[in-house]
Amino acid sequence: SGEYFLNVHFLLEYNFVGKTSFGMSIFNLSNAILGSGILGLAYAMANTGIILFVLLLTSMAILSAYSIHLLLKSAGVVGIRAYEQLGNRAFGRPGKILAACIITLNNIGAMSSYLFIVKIELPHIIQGLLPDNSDYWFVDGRYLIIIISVLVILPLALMKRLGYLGYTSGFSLSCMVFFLISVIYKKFVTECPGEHSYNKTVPTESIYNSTDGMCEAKLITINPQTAFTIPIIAFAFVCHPEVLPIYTELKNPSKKRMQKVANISILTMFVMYLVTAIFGYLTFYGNVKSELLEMYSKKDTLMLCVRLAVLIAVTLTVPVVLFPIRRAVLQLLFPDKPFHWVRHISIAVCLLFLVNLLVIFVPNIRDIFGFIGATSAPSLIFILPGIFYICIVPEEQEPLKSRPKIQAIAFVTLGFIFMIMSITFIIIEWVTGKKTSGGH
Ligand SMILES: NC(=O)CC[C@H](N)C(=O)O
Repeated sequence: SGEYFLNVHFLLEYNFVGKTSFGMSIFNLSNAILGSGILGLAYAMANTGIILFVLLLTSMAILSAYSIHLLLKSAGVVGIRAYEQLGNRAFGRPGKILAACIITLNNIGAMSSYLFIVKIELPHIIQGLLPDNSDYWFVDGRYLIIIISVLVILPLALMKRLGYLGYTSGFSLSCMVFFLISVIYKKFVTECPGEHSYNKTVPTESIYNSTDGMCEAKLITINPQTAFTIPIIAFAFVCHPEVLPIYTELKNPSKKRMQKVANISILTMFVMYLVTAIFGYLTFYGNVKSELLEMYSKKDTLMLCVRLAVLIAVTLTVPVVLFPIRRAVLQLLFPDKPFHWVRHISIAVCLLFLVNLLVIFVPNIRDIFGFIGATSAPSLIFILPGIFYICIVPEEQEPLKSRPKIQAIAFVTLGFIFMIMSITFIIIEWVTGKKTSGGH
């Protein structure tokens, strides 16, 4: 009867006519791509050098567009409108559960990275507004995220539908443009922080970071932190669970039209990412931290506004990212049960509690980017779309030995290589990095 229910559901949904224009869909998808990932890109560039970074960013953008092609083609065969349903179509219930779990993991990671920005930046904002530099309890980020979670995020997460979603996406996109312009401007008025501390003894973070050369642009460089580059870039391009819903909403939908939406969005974000990374890197060079905003002066009014803008955008995005997790959890634990407020509320409370706990104990946003970028991002971008494509497009249409399928197999393999490589390197970096920094 579950299957029958699903079919009726599908038939009803087939009458659904998308109403979103081409331009608006580009806007929505760009918003799905753009997030906290942009703050880590300058750090990634500092640890690869300009040339290697540009190569990696370009490759990831192209592969990300190809992945959307695979998703659209699989969805086109049967008219599917959600990532999890593709899993269901390919492998039945286990496939659906797998997809739901990976999306849950990914979105918990995204939520953590957003709250992490609040933890780091809100104290700076408050301190910027205070006349003195004293350490009040309310400039402690750990307390602040709990307060923000309870007072702002939880009420929004309790709404039945996120009606304000359309407004915030416009707002967060404009915040990021403001951020981008400020990063470019700051490059020309900021001196590299290492420039005057040459003679002081600066405690170096690792044996590879010598103070000299900290203020020059490197074209290619490799160090232990290079391990985080591919995960950070992959994290920044994740938008794949959003692609099919946006496709369903598109006016006059066709695969070609949606691919165009995807290509334009990815290209735009690619340019934004590249400009942020280059100008952020050329401001602070080797000193840049994994959260770019942290580098800027704490007493500067322009940067105070940028911080505030990014902070509001990020805070309003947390409930948006929470909704798909709750949907996945509800589908896994309580399938076929009707809406109930107790479930709706308790899942949100538990998720927020978990994410707060995570963010309080994680020392560095790099570790969130790294972990999510090494596990769920390659799964969502490479492995699942490739496998779904191979399973869903029938053998009669495209035999396993045809070119598109072989390409898809290669794509999945690449995803596994990225995943295993990133996980290994990151574990090595975590273990040895702890050792060299005295294990705190
Ligand atoms: N893992 C994600 O969902 C990442 C979302 C988005 N690409 C970002 O940069 O924040």
